[in-house]
This record gives sequence, structure tokens and C-alpha cells, in this order.
Amino acid sequence: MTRQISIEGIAKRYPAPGGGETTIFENLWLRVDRGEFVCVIGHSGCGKTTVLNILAGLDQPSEGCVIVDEKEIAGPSLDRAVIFQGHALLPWKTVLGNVAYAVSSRWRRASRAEVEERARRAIATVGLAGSEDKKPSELSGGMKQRVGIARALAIEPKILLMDEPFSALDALTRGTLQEEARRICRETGQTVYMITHDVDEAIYLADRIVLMTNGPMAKIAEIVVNPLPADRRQGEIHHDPNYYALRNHLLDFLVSRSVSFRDDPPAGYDPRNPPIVRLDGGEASRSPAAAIRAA
Ligand SMILES: Nc1ncnc2c1ncn2[C@@H]1O[C@H](COP(=O)(O)OP(=O)(O)OP(=O)(O)O)[C@@H](O)[C@H]1O
Repeated sequence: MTRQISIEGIAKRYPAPGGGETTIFENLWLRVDRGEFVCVIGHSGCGKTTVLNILAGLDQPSEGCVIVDEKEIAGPSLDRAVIFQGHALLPWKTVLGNVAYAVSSRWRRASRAEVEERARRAIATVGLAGSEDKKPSELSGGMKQRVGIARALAIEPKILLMDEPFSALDALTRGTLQEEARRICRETGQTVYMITHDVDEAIYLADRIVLMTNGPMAKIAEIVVNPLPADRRQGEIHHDPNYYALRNHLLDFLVSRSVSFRDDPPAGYDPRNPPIVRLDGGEASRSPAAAIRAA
């Protein structure tokens, strides 16, 4: 596997109201390989969106840097597409127009036919063939989010950054879109960095799950390797013998360890190499510490 993203010791600090500074997070290190699907979980305010914005080039760290494909990033790039919770479609353009607009900003010299062809292909990939001429106002929330995904995929980004992309959708639509997102990302070998609050979403989608402690002074506490088979099916993951161990481990972190870890990290904790947690045979649900092994 080739390394694609390297987050190197980043911090974010803001001026505090009474003087001094508030450190949202610091000394964050994370490496993501090409084709990997990483989900980030942590409580509200720990800085997940800030990290994603830094990866997108929309925000800058107070310290440290982010290397993508061996180059330090210095601003937004079409190589890194962002999908937000809201779909931010251009309301006056059709589905095809919205996707084609993104395609033509990526390939400025492409002919109209070529742009349309790429846009139509992306629209079909997300299951919206036949809706090309509809305006956003004629679409459901799920369809709009599909257009957002099509628009991001159509520019063939090296990295897809997703900030809770499915959280505003009803459960059924969310499930379908999660399935499609996973299928598309696996088929295209897409590198994905995604924020979610939904533990089951992370279990279904992620190859590795990054656990952030509460802020301020948030840290990456652990990186949990998903033990479920790569060919998992959404409706069946709870039958996997490792599912409950994994789910309990993530919930236990969110309920209690996200605070205790920040305030009192375990001996030997090295932020440059956060512990890699591998769960097997249900061991970790009984004793999370026993399952922590160095990378
Ligand atoms: N411009 C700013 N000035 C001061 N503090 C800020 C500013 N922008 C963000 N913050 C603070 O930084 C912290 C991290 O915000 P961020 O949106 O990254 O958190 P998050 O983990 O993504 O939260 P959520 O899950 O609620 O989206 C928050 O406590 C927020 O109040």
C-alpha cells in the first residue's frame, strides 16, 4: 500500500475570550494509505471538521502540516473533493448541469460532449440515470445527496473528504447510500476520509476507525482496525462474531474513555504512533486494554 495522506503533528489554537489561547487539538499524527476508507469518530467540538477542513485546504493548522502524495498541501485542490452534510447544489442548474459544472472546472479544455459524457457516467453510478434534467427543487434529500456524491466522484479526486454526508437522511435512504458509497469506493480504489457520529456507519464503511478524545486538547486516542471481512454486507454485519466486540469498544470509548484518555493517557502513549487496536474473538469487549497492541 502506498501512503497518500500524512498528517504531521497538526494543532489548532484560537485566541481565548479572556486572553491566551484555546487549543482545540494538538500533536495529531495520522497516515492514510491510498484506497483506504477511514472514518473518524469523536464527540462534538473535538475538532473533526477542523481537521477535515485542513485536509481540504480550507483551513490552516496553527502548527504542523499535511502531506498529500509527498507534497505539503497549500490550499484547496480538485484532487481533494469534499462532500458536506448539506448538498450545496446550484439551484438554477439541472442535475446534469450541476455535475457538468464540476467536470468542466476539472477539465477546462474538454469538449462539451466529453464533459456531458463524464457527468452522465457519474450520475448513473449513483443511481440517478433518468433524473439528469431535474432541478434540485424537484429532488428528495437523498437524491440531492446522490448528486453531491456524483459531483465529487465525477472530478475523479485522489481523496474524498466527507463530513457526515448521510446524517440528514432517513434511515432507509441512508442505508442505501452507504451501500452505494462503499461499492463505488471499493470499485474505484477511492481514498476516503469521513467523519461520522454513527458507530454502525463506521463499522460498515471503514477499514480503520480513528477515535478522537474530547476537546479541548483533543488527541487521537486509538486507531481501530475493522476486523469484519471486506465483502461484508450491511444487513448482515451484526451476525459477524466480531461485530459486538467492535461496537462495544467504540461505544465504550465514546461514553467514558474519550474523556479519561484525554485527561490521563495510558503510560507509553505516543501521539506520533497512536495505539492500533485489533479486535478478534470478542476479547476486546471484555478488556479493551488487552486488545491494544502496538502497530
Ligand atoms: N473561528 C473559531 N474561533 C474559535 N473557536 C472555534 C472557531 N471555529 C471553531 N472553533 C471551535 O473549535 C472546536 C472544534 O470545532 P469543529 O467544528 O472542528 O468540531 P467537530 O468535532 O467537528 O464538532 P461537530 O461534531 O459538532 O461538528 C469547537 O469547540 C469550536 O467551538
